[in-house]
Amino acid sequence: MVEYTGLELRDAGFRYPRCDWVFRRANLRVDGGITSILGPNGQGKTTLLRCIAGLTRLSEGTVHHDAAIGYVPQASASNFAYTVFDMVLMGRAKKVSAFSTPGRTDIARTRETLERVGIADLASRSFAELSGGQRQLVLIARALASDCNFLILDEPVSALDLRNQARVLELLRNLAADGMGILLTTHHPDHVLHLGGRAVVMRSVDDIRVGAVEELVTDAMLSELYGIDVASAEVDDRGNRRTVLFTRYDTFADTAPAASLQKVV
Ligand SMILES: Nc1ncnc2c1ncn2[C@@H]1O[C@H](COP(=O)(O)OP(=O)(O)OP(=O)(O)O)[C@@H](O)[C@H]1O
Repeated sequence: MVEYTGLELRDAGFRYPRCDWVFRRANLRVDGGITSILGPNGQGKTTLLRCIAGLTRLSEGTVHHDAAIGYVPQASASNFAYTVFDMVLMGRAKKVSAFSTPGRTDIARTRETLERVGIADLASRSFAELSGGQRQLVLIARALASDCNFLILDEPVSALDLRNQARVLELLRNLAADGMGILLTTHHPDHVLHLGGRAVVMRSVDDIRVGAVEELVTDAMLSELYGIDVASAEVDDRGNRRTVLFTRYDTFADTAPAASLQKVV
């Protein structure tokens, strides 16, 4: 995999025309490994991600990177009549010159990527006829087929069932272990704890914090960020220590972090 030195945002800000700032004075550096972005609905995670990926232009400040980015949007309904195989093959577009057809390497890489993501059995299905979760997996495969060295994913597990969530989290961990940079947004703090690495926490327009997951993603921070009690507990998971999160769904803002939640495991 080709080396890259990282992604860097300096004094970055973005606002949609005639709207308030989504974020301002954002300074962050992502060197490699896994970085997860947390923040409430509408805080600007997708906008920040798109600015970093170069799909949306910052209103102020700069973004620098020397990585080959593969961007995975949130899966949405689609009328594309392409097969899954062709959708993933499209990830090779940058590798195929304008007047030639995909070669053997492109076909082989597409097959290999479908296998790696675990969707080889969907290859001949129409993308438009897939479920949201299946489409999400195809979009991940399409980005991987581009031979990127940095994956940027917008809520990659939001449409997936528990097993497929685990499959994607494992895939991301394996890719990171192979040297791929991973930056994702998520509404699952427990996944962030599982993935480890670094976290970006979008608290307000000009309060974006960056740090190691174990230092930044605490019960108090999560309770404050989402305005609902969140408490973690260490459990013994077949001989390994694992952190699990509890949310008290009937408790909203203005409460202290849930010190009163009892560990029952
Ligand atoms: N095209 C647009 N024009 C104007 N405002 C927009 C546009 N797209 C998004 N916004 C606003 O920008 C803010 C950030 O949106 P964004 O989608 O980045 O948030 P998010 O954190 O990804 O949200 P979610 O978790 O709900 O997906 C929101 O207030 C949203 O209403």
